[in-house]
Amino acid sequence: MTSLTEKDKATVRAFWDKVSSKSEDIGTDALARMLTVYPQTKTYFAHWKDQSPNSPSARTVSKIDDLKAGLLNLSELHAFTLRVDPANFKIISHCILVVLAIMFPQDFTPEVHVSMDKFLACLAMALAEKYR
Ligand code: HEM
Repeated sequence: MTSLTEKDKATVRAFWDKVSSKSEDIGTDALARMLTVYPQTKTYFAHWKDQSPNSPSARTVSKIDDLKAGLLNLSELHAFTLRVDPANFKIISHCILVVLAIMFPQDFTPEVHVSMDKFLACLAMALAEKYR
């Protein structure tokens, strides 16, 4: 299981401080890429007229110290109400990394890449908590 070191958390927080003012753009672009590159994910959003929501991850970075507790309700929503296949969490995590690399080429160092990748993997695990 991936776990975040204190250094990872500090790296994610510092990076997020720099980029979070753009969280809506990040979320919108990541979602748009997911729907374009992995069109099977469109089925979950079929009821949307406007497919441009706020960034999901933007609302969750503040809960980095206790992902499972902070995200239990969201996990329940995705598992039971929306019935999102948890394989899709890897897909959206990848799309978020791609967007961050494009939008913030200077700040998205290999070190940031590693820590953000671990953070997103932990986020996906926390979101999948209610599936079992
Ligand atoms: C990083 C992973 C993800 C996070 C943090 C996340 C977070 C969220 C949040 C905060 C909401 C709004 C909940 C509310 O309105 O109370 C939401 C809704 C939703 N999520 Fe996710 N999500 C993630 C991944 C996914 C994936 C991979 C899918 C499907 C491919 C998905 C499908 C949905 C759908 C269908 C909704 C309901 C949208 C609506 O009807 O307004 N989510 N998610």
